Amino acid sequence: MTAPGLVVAAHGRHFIVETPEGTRLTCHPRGKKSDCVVGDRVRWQPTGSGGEDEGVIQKIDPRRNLLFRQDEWKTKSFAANLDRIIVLVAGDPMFSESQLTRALIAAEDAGIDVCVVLNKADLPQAALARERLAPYRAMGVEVHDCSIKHDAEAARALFGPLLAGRTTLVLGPSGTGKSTLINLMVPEAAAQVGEISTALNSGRHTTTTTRWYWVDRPAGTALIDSPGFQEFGLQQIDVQRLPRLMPDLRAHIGDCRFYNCTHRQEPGCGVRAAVERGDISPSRYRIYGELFDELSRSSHR
Ligand SMILES: Nc1nc2c(ncn2[C@@H]2O[C@H](COP(=O)(O)OP(=O)(O)OP(=O)(O)O)[C@@H](O)[C@H]2O)c(=O)[nH]1
Ligand SMILES: [Zn+2]
Repeated sequence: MTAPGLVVAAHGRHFIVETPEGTRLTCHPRGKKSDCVVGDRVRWQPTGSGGEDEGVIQKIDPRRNLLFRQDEWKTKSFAANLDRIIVLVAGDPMFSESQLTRALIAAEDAGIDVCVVLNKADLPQAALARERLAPYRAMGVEVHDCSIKHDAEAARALFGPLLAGRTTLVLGPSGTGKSTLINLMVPEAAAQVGEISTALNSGRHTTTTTRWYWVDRPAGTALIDSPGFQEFGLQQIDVQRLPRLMPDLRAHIGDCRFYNCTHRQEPGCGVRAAVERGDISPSRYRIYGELFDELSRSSHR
């Protein structure tokens, strides 16, 4: 007999599974493979010897979606069964447009709703960050502003409805305010972290583990915090599909003379014409070129 559960933390081959009653236990995957991720709905069984608080994951329920990144050597999953991704950025440290673009492409490819929140709006550097986000707003990405630390009330008013009733993954570079956000929105955040760290025996709280936090368990509101934003490989994406995963480029690919235009040097390219007119930002086109090279290199290996 197996019981249902939700994976709320993953650390190597150790997982924490939460039962529908809210009890948490450490589980290990059956066999050698450990392909469970946070957000997975699983079927588990108590281990014979380990007592009540240990189990074996027998089966993973089919996933609605999976956000992952892939470099040349390995695939790393962020989380599964997401309703939304929030990319949290700031002007200090200034976010990288390349990382932001990679996150948006991965979300688009996985079919997951995504929005961008600019934190630390109180800092003078926010002005430049806002300017760098203008092309993203223009292409239809939802972009919000906040100051989680200095205007907690407004931040609560923003994140409350954004998160309500959903499973949201928060991604963002280090130092942007992810922990500050969790402390704002998650009741007893420290306790939830401590409980998980003890169970996983991982000691430190930061950056090594993906964690699920209940913002409001009865309402089904949850936040997932995940490391790994820095090295966002997109090797899973076929280079031909790349322009279609970038909404500002996608809007112009119908204007290209050649159906298989790469939008790099072909004559009669609608994308390049849009760049020249200023309808596509130069930085987005530059990032497209960099990703194009990166993904073409790998497919010729
Ligand atoms: N000025 C300003 N500082 C903020 C704001 N929100 C968070 N900070 C500060 O930014 C720093 C980093 O915040 P964290 O919440 O630790 O950032 P993080 O994204 O969790 O960083 P990692 O743990 O390294 O991934 C802290 O010193 C916060 O106090 C804000 O709205 N404005
Ligand atoms: Zn073209």
